[in-house]
Amino acid sequence: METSTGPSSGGRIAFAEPLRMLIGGEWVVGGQGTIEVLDPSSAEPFAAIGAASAADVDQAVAAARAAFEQSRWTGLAASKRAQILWRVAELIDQQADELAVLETLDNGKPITAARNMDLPAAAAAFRYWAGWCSKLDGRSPAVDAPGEYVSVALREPIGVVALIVPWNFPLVNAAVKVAPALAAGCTVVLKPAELTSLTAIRLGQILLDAGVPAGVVNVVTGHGREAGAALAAHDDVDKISFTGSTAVGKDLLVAARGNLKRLTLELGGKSPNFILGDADLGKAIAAAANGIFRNAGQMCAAASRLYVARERYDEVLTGLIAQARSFRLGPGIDPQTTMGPLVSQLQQRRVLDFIAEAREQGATIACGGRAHGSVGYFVEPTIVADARPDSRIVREEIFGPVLVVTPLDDADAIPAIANDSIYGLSANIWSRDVAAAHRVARRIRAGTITINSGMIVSPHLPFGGFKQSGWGREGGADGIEAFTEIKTIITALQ
Ligand SMILES: NC(=O)C1=CN([C@@H]2O[C@H](COP(=O)(O)OP(=O)(O)OC[C@H]3O[C@@H](n4cnc5c(N)ncnc54)[C@H](OP(=O)(O)O)[C@@H]3O)[C@@H](O)[C@H]2O)C=CC1
Ligand SMILES: CCCCCC/C=C/C(=O)O
Repeated sequence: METSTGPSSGGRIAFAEPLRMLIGGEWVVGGQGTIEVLDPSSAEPFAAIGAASAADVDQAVAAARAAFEQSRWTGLAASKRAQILWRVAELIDQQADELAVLETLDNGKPITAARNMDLPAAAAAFRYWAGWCSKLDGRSPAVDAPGEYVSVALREPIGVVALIVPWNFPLVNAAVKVAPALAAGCTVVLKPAELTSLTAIRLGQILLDAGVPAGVVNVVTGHGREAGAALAAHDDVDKISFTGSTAVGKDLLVAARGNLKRLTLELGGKSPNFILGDADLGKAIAAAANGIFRNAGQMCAAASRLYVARERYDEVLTGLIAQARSFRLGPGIDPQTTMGPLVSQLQQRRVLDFIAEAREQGATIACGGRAHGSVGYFVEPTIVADARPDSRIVREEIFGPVLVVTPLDDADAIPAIANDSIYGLSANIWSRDVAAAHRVARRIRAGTITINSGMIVSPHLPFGGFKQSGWGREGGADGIEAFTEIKTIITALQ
């Protein structure tokens, strides 16, 4: 496999040639040339990937279709498939050091985060869904004619699925889609983000090594607007599972129309975090900082709007500024780094533009607010106060280390404030009155709400959005059922 020329030593990497994509069990070059891969901490190229053409996408879908129709995967016993998925997790664990280096160089995130959070999370996804291979039961619903019929509602794999993933948690986002798709018996074409394809390519090799038959998982790399769009519109794809921007999510509705393919969409957010007057401030402040500054804020469920009971506002703001200033910015590959660069110059520009606009509109930049250093795509951890409620910085997803803090005068207004958004992905509430917080949570239109905890994302739990944060859920039973169809068979007993 092409990545065998991977990390050499000291976190440095030298790839001898562009990395290939996986189609039908073969490593092939893309028909659209290659794309340079930059280290976002230095803007230096360190690898190249193939760019798939529409013809490559056709081949990948054909390979997945052939594998599906020939039952190359579902023909294996459920216990065997479970064993293979468990083996994938073991191989991820065994290769975790090298995978973490790839993820860090590709995405920019701190190596400690890649090694201690992303890698274990990716392995955990395969372990969790390994157990589901043998547990996708159907039902035997009663027909309204006693004794005359027996009916079974079988749960079958949906078929060929396109998994399109973003650059913020490249391997984790691939794992939380590939693992349930395989556990459900589907075959797969995985399209990673062009900025961060390296761990998805390596995952392709791990899947083969673990025993996933050729053609069951295909990995096509390349440009979203070409390879991604061709895959999304392909008439032989039965379902798209997508994580990314709400704008592209809306494009996929159109792409899916031709053959009415099923869609799961994990999209953007502008998640509110409420710290009430009786909250444990130590915990709440630490979690608020983590909720927006982890992964440099490039998280769909980033807690980017913070509302603090007015009587605790100054104390919380002071604590948050201290937390923001404690981050050590630098190349992710340095183990001392606690915040890496943003993924690209475009993302850095987008984030700095939000801050500049807020400043022009009279908001106070309580800390940060600038690019960091002259090399790479760093943005300082930033806290914005006094922002206008109708300003873009309060209403739109930023996807960077930028927190907007607002005093809260009336706890009864929490549901209205939380729901005053096109998004509905997540929310957090901090209060010692857990019963009241629970009642408030019931009135917030969001997919995940935590009380006295930062955000928890786990393969065990349903995760997804209300409103323009998406369609459907990943995780738990809901996540795997999204890769299945129900088939009812009725047999007359006379
Ligand atoms: N909810 C989330 O987790 C994420 C949200 N975002 C939001 O999106 C903003 C922009 O980021 P961006 O990288 O542009 O996110 P996109 O939504 O463009 O990218 C997500 C994935 O979709 C692919 N893609 C892009 N266009 C198409 C298309 N027409 N058809 C099929 N696939 C496509 C991308 O490929 P390629 O990368 O090759 O273009 C990538 O694999 C961020 O600032 C953030 O607000 C971004 C990432 C994750
Ligand atoms: C099984 C749970 C789905 C996890 C999705 C995690 C993605 C987070 C993000 O993109 O920010």
